[in-house]
Parts: sequence; structure tokens; C-alpha cells
Amino acid sequence: MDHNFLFDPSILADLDYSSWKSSFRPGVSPHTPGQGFKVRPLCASDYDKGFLQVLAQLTKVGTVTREQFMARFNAMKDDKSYYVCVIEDLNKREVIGAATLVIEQKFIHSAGMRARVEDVVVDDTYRGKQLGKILTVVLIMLSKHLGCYKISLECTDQKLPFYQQVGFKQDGTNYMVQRWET
Ligand SMILES: CC(=O)SCCNC(=O)CCNC(=O)[C@H](O)C(C)(C)COP(=O)(O)OP(=O)(O)OC[C@H]1O[C@@H](n2cnc3c(N)ncnc32)[C@H](O)[C@@H]1OP(=O)(O)O
Repeated sequence: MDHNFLFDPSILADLDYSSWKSSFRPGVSPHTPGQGFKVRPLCASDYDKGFLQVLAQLTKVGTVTREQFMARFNAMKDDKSYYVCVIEDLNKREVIGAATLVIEQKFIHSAGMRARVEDVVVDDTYRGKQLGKILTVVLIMLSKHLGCYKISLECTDQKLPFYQQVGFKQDGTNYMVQRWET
């Protein structure tokens, strides 16, 4: 078993989801995401468990060599601001979902911290099993546990209902962007 986690797995194990109980289908929760499924931090060995292939269902991933993956993994681990969570199908030893919480340090809000949800994706053969909701709720509770004053995300109009059902609201601000890569 790989013990090279991006962050301490006990942080996830200790989160209390009792207030979310009625939000999930009976028997399903972040601690019990489904038969043979486990929510955990990203591991170095997830390079060989299809992590990048799952991300490719969200957006362009391109070619990422093992060396590039490990360099980015180690940089994120040292930074301590990146909480990449995955769901593994333990029977297949495959990553079937992923979501990232990024923590930003601020001077405002009494030198507080804000959280951003990034790169939420569930393998298309596993969708509709509450796994996307589980990953999102894990990030919400993680951001609260870490003491952030807010959590936000950007998404398309089609995904608004998915995020609204776990408490996100539109606040009238505009998302603006410049891109240098197609
Ligand atoms: C910040 C970002 O990363 S935005 C990018 C979001 N990711 C993507 O677009 C990648 C492609 N899409 C996916 O990976 C998946 O469809 C996800 C992550 C959006 C949803 O994952 P799933 O595991 O299929 O969703 P899940 O089963 O948890 O659905 C939970 C609830 O949301 C609802 N739901 C799921 N997708 C949608 C949607 N697109 N619009 C509205 N409701 C939705 C489900 O019906 C379900 O409702 P219920 O709890 O009442 O039964």
C-alpha cells in the first residue's frame, strides 16, 4: 500500500459529516461512499491508477510523464495548500473520481484563508452514484475544518444545480479570464 499521501489522511477520516446525513441516499456518506469505494488524499501511486485519465474527462491533460507528475506532487505536498481528494475503486485499484481544494492565504479577513474548489470529476462509468456530491461535501467540510472564511468555485450554467444542492449560491460577481493556451 502506498503511504505517500499528498496530505495527512487522518484529516479526512476525522471529519464529521453528521449534519449532511439526510443529503445523501440511505447508506451513502463520505465515510461509506459505496461498496469497495474509498475517499482518500491523492497518492503518488495514483499515477498508475488512472488519476490523469479521470482528469482527462474534465479537461485537456496533455502528456504528463511520471517525472513531471512526481515533481508536481512533491511541490504541492511541500506547499501544504493543495488538498487533492480521490475516490478509489479498491477492487479495481483505480481512481474513479477526484476533486481539489486549494487554500489561499490572505491579508484581508484578519489574515484569513479562503478555499477554492477545482477539478471535480467522476469517471463517466461511475456517475449517478452520489460520488460527485460526496467529493464536493468532503471539500466543503475540509475547508471549514481548516478555518477558511469562504469557499468558492467556477462552473458552467449546466452544473449550477449540482453545486446549489450542496449549498453554493450565485452572488452576482463575474468570473473573468484570459487564456494563453487553447
Ligand atoms: C469546479 C469544477 O470543477 S466544475 C467541473 C465539474 N465537473 C465536470 O463537469 C466533469 C464532468 N462531470 C462529472 O464528472 C460529473 O457529472 C459530476 C462531477 C458533475 C457529477 O458527478 P456524479 O457522481 O455523477 O454526481 P452525483 O451522483 O454525486 O449527483 C449528486 C446529485 O446531483 C445531481 N446532478 C449530478 N449532475 C448534475 C448536473 N449536471 N446538473 C444537475 N444535477 C446534477 C444528481 O442527480 C444527484 O441528485 P440526487 O442527490 O438528488 O440524487
